[in-house]
Amino acid sequence: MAAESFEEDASSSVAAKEDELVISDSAQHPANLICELCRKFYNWGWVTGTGGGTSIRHGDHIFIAPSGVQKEMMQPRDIFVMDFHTRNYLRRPPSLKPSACTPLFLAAYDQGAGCCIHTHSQWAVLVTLLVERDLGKDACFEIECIEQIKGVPKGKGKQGNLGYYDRLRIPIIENTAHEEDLKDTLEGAIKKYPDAYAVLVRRHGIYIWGDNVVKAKTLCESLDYIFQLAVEMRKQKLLWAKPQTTWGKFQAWFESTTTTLPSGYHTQLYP
Ligand SMILES: CSC[C@@H](O)[C@@H](O)C(=O)COP(=O)(O)O
Ligand SMILES: [Zn+2]
Repeated sequence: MAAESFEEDASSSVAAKEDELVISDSAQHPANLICELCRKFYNWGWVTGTGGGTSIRHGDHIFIAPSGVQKEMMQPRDIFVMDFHTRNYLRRPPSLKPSACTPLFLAAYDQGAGCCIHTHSQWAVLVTLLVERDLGKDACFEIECIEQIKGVPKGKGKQGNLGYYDRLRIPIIENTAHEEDLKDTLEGAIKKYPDAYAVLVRRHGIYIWGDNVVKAKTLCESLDYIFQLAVEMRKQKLLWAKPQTTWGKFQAWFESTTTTLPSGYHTQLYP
């Protein structure tokens, strides 16, 4: 066999092997799922104009979408595959670059996530602006007593979801000119809020992760619902949560104890 044709054969068999990482009849294969999810996310306004994206970890393989492409038009062959341990690419589609969100996705996988979703949802962006205007740059988004909060997990290593009376807190970090430069502040926010499965990025969007695809997707839906509601609540001058002053904390504690007190006692003390 001529040397040239041997090299051609070898490189086409490498390409075929790499394709096996993303080509599958199963709708549940990560490469198929990323494309399917991004089509839904586009329809929900989460990955408009090439922004946003989704990544899935399956065993030792991390599946990542390409950069700067219409996320709703992606095909499984466009997907990059990285080894979780070495962080080397096992598959790089020619003439495409991996998503600029990759370092942020990896930060979520270092937390034990199985899926990470990045959206440019307008509700998420608006919430970051309202928090900055009304509570300052260092504040996080806080809300309580909304049924959909029950769709949010309590935190890493904790069983179950938040309850109706629990306060949901989502940290907010400042945007940077380049997506990859968000990594350090995102990791800082995760350290400061170890229960958070999501970090808002001011004037940009949100990163959300979960143990698996279903958990990440349903959390993304719950949070987007809550953000939209929060924006509408603010228009109606409704509070997201009770003020956390010492007095506010005392009142909250007192209210939680009034059921055991004689009727009228509460109103006599605090008319
Ligand atoms: C509209 S461009 C948005 C990008 O700069 C970025 O914020 C983003 O979310 C997507 O990055 P990408 O590299 O295309 O996966
Ligand atoms: Zn983005």
